[in-house]
Amino acid sequence: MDSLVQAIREQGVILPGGFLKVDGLVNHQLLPRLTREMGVRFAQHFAPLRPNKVLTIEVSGIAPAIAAAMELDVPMVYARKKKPLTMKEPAFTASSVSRTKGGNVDLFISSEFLGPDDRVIVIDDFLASGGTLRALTGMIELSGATLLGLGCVVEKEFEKGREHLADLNVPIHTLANIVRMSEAEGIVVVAGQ
Ligand SMILES: O=P(O)(O)OC[C@H]1O[C@H](OP(=O)(O)OP(=O)(O)O)[C@H](O)[C@@H]1O
Ligand SMILES: O=c1[nH]c(=O)c2nc[nH]c2[nH]1
Repeated sequence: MDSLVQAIREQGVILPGGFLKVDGLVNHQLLPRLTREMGVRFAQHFAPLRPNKVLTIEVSGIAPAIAAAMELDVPMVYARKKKPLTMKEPAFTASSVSRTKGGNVDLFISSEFLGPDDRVIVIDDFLASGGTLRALTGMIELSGATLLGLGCVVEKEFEKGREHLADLNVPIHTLANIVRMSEAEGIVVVAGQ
């Protein structure tokens, strides 16, 4: 997605520890036109698989996921990181590591909104190690739903998440790919795959 690649080149900041800051377009401020285009791109890619649900995780996955769900005209469900008292039991749970805040987080999805009739694509903001997507796909498996594909806005190829998730045997589609980044070279970013 050329507009996203361009925005990352203009606004991306390399942080210590191999982190990329894109708060101005993905993780704090959101740009409606850019976000809408993300949704269109995901929808174009995954529509042939006929998903009936988009799944993501709060908080930064919600914007690209709802953009994709609007294009596909299907519901979007987000895994919650704290179980609210409104959540109907049984709930599917998994544990993942918050990359930007540190520590383990428990994830919850109610069986009210995910079950055997669902054909699901998962959308998130970052694909790094793949740990978060692994946790989400574990919950899809628990629910009996069918996983059709995975989509992320930014892939950090050098963290090898795509390889770590290869055993799932589903298409992985990303919109921008960070090949590498360093103070010397800057952010080497190309269109996703
Ligand atoms: O592929 P991984 O190594 O799992 O990294 C990707 C995950 O890391 C971030 O989550 P985080 O909880 O840090 O941030 P958020 O609350 O902004 O979604 C990001 O939103 C992805 O969900
Ligand atoms: O804002 C972010 N920048 C990153 O580099 C990253 N990796 C995983 N999750 C991330 N979030």
